[in-house]
Amino acid sequence: MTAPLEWTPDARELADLELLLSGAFRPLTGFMSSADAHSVDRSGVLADGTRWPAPVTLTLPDDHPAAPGDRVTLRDPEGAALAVLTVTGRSDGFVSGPVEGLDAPEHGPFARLRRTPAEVRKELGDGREVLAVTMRGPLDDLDEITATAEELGATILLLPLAFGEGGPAVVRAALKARDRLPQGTLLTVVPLAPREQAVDLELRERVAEAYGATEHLAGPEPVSLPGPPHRRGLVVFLTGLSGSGKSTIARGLRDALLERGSRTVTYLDGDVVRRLLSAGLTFSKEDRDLNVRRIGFVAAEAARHGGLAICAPIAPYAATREEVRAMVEAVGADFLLVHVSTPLQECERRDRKGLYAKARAGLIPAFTGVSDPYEEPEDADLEIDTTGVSVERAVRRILDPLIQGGWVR
Ligand SMILES: Nc1ncnc2c1ncn2[C@@H]1O[C@H](COP(=O)(O)OS(=O)(=O)O)[C@@H](OP(=O)(O)O)[C@H]1O
Ligand SMILES: Nc1ncnc2c1ncn2[C@@H]1O[C@H](COP(=O)(O)OP(=O)(O)O)[C@@H](O)[C@H]1O
Repeated sequence: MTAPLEWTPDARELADLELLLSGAFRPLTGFMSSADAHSVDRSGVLADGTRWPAPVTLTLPDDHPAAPGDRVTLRDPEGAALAVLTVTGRSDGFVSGPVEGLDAPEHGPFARLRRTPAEVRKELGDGREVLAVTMRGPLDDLDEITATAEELGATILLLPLAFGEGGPAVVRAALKARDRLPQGTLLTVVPLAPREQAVDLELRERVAEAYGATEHLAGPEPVSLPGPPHRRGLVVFLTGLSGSGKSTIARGLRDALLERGSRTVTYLDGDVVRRLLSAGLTFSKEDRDLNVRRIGFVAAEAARHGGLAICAPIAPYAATREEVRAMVEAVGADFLLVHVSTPLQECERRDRKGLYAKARAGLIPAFTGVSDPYEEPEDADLEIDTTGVSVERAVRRILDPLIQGGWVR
């Protein structure tokens, strides 16, 4: 018997899945084919001519075995089975097909405030004028909303579009607004991930209609207040060959930061990571990628709460480093990629642990720089070649811009 097929979509895809299942994306009942997605992108209509503003797609890696006719269980990151996708097609990295919801218990902040369009429409009753207000941030003019609703003789329906880190704050703003709007104002949380502006607006309108809106008002765009750099999370990620100086610089930076005392510091030492977090992993491409992702995950968790994390793995693959950057930026933190670019020749001359000699002798297979690849970063924020440079100077090359940029006081 073959293993049951399953997949964990990313946060945006899961948000779309919830809207597909609730009927908020009607007439859509599943993830789009690449033909539909391209057609929507090009001309705002599905391949069959139905108007629809935005692609709603699910990406599946090429090595996932799902094929047309298969049923794939879609799970959330904690493993709860949310839905089953019946595959109708795969192309351009997308998997398409209708989705059926499973009875997964709802959780997450303000889950109790999520209702389906059908439930909301039932509560609103037939033939009523409904002014839906979609919001991604606080509403700045409640009087105007009240006046518009009075003019239309409409019930107000607040639709906080809660997605990602800022989601709960939008719901709190909507609850506050409801207290100051006319009695009978309804509120339901909609997990609609933002799109590019014009598309976002049209999609908001379509979703509002599904909830029974006869008129739609888009709340103001949220003013993004990321907070001052010294309170923002930061990940300093050093990458480079073995012996290039990553750990030495990372430790020097950690010590300098602790001496200044203005920030909490998490140092993910490479050896400690390999001994604990990544114990048992090898140096195959898959295991290196997993190791680097794990490091990125922990660093992003520290940064999510405003911490400063320093990590220093070889991290030889560009795509995996990019994934880590995205993970960190997704929690609202900054990411500084430092390429410790000390050339192989100098690393090999140092050969502190005698590993290069062993690698050359064929005793260590797949050794980075000798018999395994290192993809030079093209997106490094800083580059440091430590050849003939003191450790203090190398540390200052990172510390100075951190101070100048306001990350460190
Ligand atoms: N095959 C092979 N290739 C490269 N490095 C090897 C290998 N085998 C063992 N080592 C030792 O492991 C250290 C690198 O581990 P990392 O976790 O940083 O590597 S990776 O990011 O997962 O590629 C690296 O330590 P550093 O010298 O601190 O970089 C090596 O000492
Ligand atoms: N400017 C410098 N910065 C960092 N390391 C340096 C520098 N100059 C010489 N070194 C030496 O290079 C070696 C780097 O080793 P290490 O920090 O363990 O590298 P990696 O963590 O990249 O494998 C150490 O022996 C260190 O003393």
